[in-house]
Amino acid sequence: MSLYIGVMSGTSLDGIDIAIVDINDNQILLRAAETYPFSPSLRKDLYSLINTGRAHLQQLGQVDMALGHAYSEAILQLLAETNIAPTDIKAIGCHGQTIYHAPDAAYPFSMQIGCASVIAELTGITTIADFRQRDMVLGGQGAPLVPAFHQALFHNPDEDTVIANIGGISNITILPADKRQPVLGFDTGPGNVLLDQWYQQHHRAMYDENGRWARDGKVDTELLNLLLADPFFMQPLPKSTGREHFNLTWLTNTLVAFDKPIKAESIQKTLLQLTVRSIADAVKQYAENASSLYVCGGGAHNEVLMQSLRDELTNIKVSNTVDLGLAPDWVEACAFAWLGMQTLHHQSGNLPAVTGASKPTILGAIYSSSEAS
Ligand SMILES: Nc1ncnc2c1ncn2[C@@H]1O[C@H](COP(=O)(O)OP(=O)(O)OP(=O)(O)O)[C@@H](O)[C@H]1O
Ligand SMILES: CC(=O)N[C@H]1[C@@H]2OC[C@@H](O2)[C@@H](O)[C@@H]1O[C@H](C)C(=O)O
Repeated sequence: MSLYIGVMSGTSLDGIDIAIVDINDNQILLRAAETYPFSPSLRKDLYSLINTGRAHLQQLGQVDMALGHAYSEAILQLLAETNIAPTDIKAIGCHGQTIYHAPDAAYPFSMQIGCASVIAELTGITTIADFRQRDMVLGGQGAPLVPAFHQALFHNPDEDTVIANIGGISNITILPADKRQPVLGFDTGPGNVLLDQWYQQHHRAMYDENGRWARDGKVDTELLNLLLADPFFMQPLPKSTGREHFNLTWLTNTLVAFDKPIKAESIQKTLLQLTVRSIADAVKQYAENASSLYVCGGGAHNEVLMQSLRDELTNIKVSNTVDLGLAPDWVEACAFAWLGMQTLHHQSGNLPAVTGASKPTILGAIYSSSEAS
């Protein structure tokens, strides 16, 4: 038995995903998984950090620690509920919360918070965190990192396979059947982030369940083309993005430039189509031989979005990662359990062909659980 824990809180800011997995020879068995919502005050603090990109240093320090505590509580709760002892866990791979991702800065950096010292101390489990920076020091984007995990688990020698994660931001991984061909992976642009933000402007709920509101709207092709004219969509690989770029301000500026009357639900439908088109266009451009696309992340639950994706990609079978043996909600948390394991075993976790780094490297820092002698 090789039990690891993966912790993911992503760009949607919907909560903390925890997965307890048994990993053996690139086989992964999901033992337990749960999403723990952020407390309203922590959520508010994270939103404020992310949306403004500004903070007093004292506030940043406090939120970093508070999130470390929230992660620890969630981990300990899931362990208690499943009757698994912390001593049975080899390590925790914790992604942290991205509060700023700047691959194009003079000194590129990606900042994830959620203090790993707190997690290692409170759980007594060795914790690996800060996964992105080593890749960036080597000239990489530091993202996406899940493609190495997708390759280890989902490679199919009989067909080119595409995995699309539709979280807050969307990213795809292209796994050629021929293992001598490089794996490709990159962010395609917004996933649910704009859909959620626009929805929240008009409703009291966090997201448009099953795309019901979007279904009432109509895609406005002119607005869609304006949204698709953003240079990110044309940018060559490697590329990654985040809420620093695709956010409510970006949407508002585009709507001001559009300057035509349009129903709110039609904006929602057009944003949904933006997510669909940016993924479908990327698949057509970079994975012309692929026969299957498996979706993971919360977008897999949006029926309208999934149907639109099928309508755009008529030559490809579009389903979700349940068909590969892993439910869409847990793929990222499992990936960070796997990436933590890689680091613990002194194995690399980045794919230079994906991130653009000059070489593979061991990712992250290890916060050991061992008692001082
Ligand atoms: N039933 C549903 N109908 C429509 N949308 C849904 C549904 N369930 C989840 N979602 C969407 O999925 C989002 C959460 O997705 P997920 O947990 O994959 O994001 P994340 O991990 O935060 O993002 P990222 O992968 O960018 O880090 C929600 O904010 C919501 O927009
Ligand atoms: C900087 C950052 O947090 N990037 C996330 C984000 O969410 C989706 C997409 O953008 C992806 O590039 C990445 O997450 C996944 C887990 C990754 O690194 O593969």
